[in-house]
Order: sequence, then structure tokens, then C-alpha cells
Amino acid sequence: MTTTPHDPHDLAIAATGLRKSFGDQTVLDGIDLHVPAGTIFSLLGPNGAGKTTAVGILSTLLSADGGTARIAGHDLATRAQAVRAAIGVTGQFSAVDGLITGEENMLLMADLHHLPRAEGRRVTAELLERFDLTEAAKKPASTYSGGMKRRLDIAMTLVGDPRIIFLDEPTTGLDPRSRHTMWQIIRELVSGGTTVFLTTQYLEEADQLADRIAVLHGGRIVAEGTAEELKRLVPGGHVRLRFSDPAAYERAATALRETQRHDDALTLQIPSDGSQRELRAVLDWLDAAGVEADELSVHTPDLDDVFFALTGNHPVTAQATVPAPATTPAEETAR
Ligand SMILES: Nc1ncnc2c1ncn2[C@@H]1O[C@H](COP(=O)(O)OP(=O)(O)OP(=O)(O)O)[C@@H](O)[C@H]1O
Repeated sequence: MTTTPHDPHDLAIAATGLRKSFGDQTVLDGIDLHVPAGTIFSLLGPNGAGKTTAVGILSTLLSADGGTARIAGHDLATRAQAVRAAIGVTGQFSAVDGLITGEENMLLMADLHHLPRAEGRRVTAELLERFDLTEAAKKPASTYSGGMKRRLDIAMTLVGDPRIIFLDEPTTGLDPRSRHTMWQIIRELVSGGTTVFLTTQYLEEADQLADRIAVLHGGRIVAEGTAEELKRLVPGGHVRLRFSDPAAYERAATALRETQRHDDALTLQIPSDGSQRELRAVLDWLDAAGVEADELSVHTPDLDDVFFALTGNHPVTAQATVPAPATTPAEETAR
């Protein structure tokens, strides 16, 4: 049997039409989320977009006003207990108690999960070691740095061996080194088969980690796709051709349309979404003109461009799909 990304049996998270308002403020205005098991999904949005609200609903901490969701195959509305057993949540609702040590926090978690004492100690020692907290284990958690607290928080979540982890802005406020450590931890979680639902306001983080990204804005998912697909949604992508032979440069500049010339550097810039089809069109044009470039490079806009284009004053409603085919030389001559 072939499976599609939306095969419900393959999805760790499948939500349809989720709605939530606080008073007369609509925070989620009908959002759909589909997260295949064993992948990292990032919900990206500016402050106040509703990311924490979405995590709250999917992790049973908040009730939705409308919509349905299945988490690890369990219906959120009717099987909340089973959902809770399958997930872990860390982030803005940190469970770390600063008054007790890191180790005591972990043992408390093991008790909550009804692990036998010896098993609780074993799991605690193993996770503290894995998250580089063994040395600090006997110190009160209030003395930990921001990065250490986040690591402890994730370690505590893993005591219950969840299949799905919700990480709500896991690196907000961390320095670059701690942020990279956290990224490594997240990658390792996924390589072990865990599904990660990550919220972030950092585009770079989504770009680095996520298999798929959804941009939340104005209560709706305004775009969804891989980082590369999202980057293709905004203008600014181009193909750059560099020549060393001025005659070849001139021939190419004449043969290709819509090019921007940089005579000093002998480079031509052609607007392009970077898709295979558009690249082939450029190459066909060059072949037809009998010119060869010394170097061809594709430049796609970064996620910052996408984010501002999608969450600016003119929201774009789009599903990331490869844009309309470019005109090929054959089609052009046929006109
Ligand atoms: N319990 C609540 N009561 C009233 N309003 C709420 C409540 N929880 C959230 N909100 C409002 O809902 C909106 C979305 O909040 P939410 O925390 O989900 O956003 P967010 O995307 O996580 O933002 P941030 O990045 O700042 O954490 C905000 O305007 C917030 O003030």
C-alpha cells in the first residue's frame, strides 16, 4: 500500500479546523496541521500569533472551541488521557522546580510516571548524563543557567519516554552556543524516532531543523511547506551566470530575456524560482544561443524574506507548491 504524507496512520499529529478565541479575540481561526511521525514540524509565527495556544490545545492543556485533532492516533476530545501518555511538553510551561536539585526534579518525574525506584534512578542517571547535567545534578535547579534549565526540562520530559514532544520556543533567550546544543539535542531526539512539534520565532531555527514549516499569522496558517518550498514563494530568487569571455557574455545577454546585466563582473542575473524546470529553461536558452557560462549559481531568498512577505501588511495566502511552469524556448518560439 502506498502512503501519502496525509495518511492518518502515518501522522503523529493530525488537526483539522482548530479554533480558539479568548473573549472577542480570535487567536486560532481554523488551522489544519499534519505532522508525519518521526519528523520535526515547526510552527513559526511572531509574538502573540497563537503558537503557545496551539501547543496548549494539542497537548490537552487547553480546550479548543472548534475543530478536531488526533495525536498519536488518539482523539484529543475523547481520549485525552491516552494523548497525555504519548506526549511530552516543554517550554513556556516549564516543569522545573528551582528549589530542589536537578536530580530531585528528575526523580520526581520518575515517581509521577510510576517508575519503580531503581528504574527511576537508572533513567535519571542516564538522562542527566546524556544532557551533560551529571556534575550539576546535586545543585538546586535555581542555580542553573538558562541553557541548563532547558536541558533539564527536556530530560524531565523524556522520563516518560514520549513518542511526540512539543517544544514551545525551546531556544528563546539562549546564547548561540546553548542554542546549537539544543538543536543537536532536538536532532538526536528525531533520529531516535521521536516526533517533534517545535514553535519558534527564529526563522533560522526552523530552517535548520524542520522537515516542514507552517507560518501562523492572523489566526491562520498562511503558508506551509519545506524551508525550500517556502523560500520559492517570495520573489527575489534568481539564477546568476558568470562569464570570463566578454563576447560570450554579450551573446548570452542578448539571448536571454529579463536579465539584469552587471557589465563589470560579466555576470547576468535572471529572475527564477530555482526550480528544475526554470533552470532547464535557462540552460536551453544558452544552448540555443551556443554560449556556455563559466559558472551558474542559484540564489533563493532566505526565510526572513518569506516571513516578512507572509506576515507583513499584505498577507499572502498560499500553499507552498512549485510555481507555474516557466516558458520554455520551444513554447516561446511557438507563439
Ligand atoms: N488565557 C488567555 N486569556 C486571554 N488571552 C490569551 C490567553 N492566552 C493567550 N492569550 C492571547 O492570545 C494571543 C496568542 O497568544 P500565544 O501565547 O498563543 O501566542 P504566541 O504565538 O505563543 O506568542 P509568543 O511568541 O509571544 O509566546 C495573545 O494575544 C495572547 O494575549
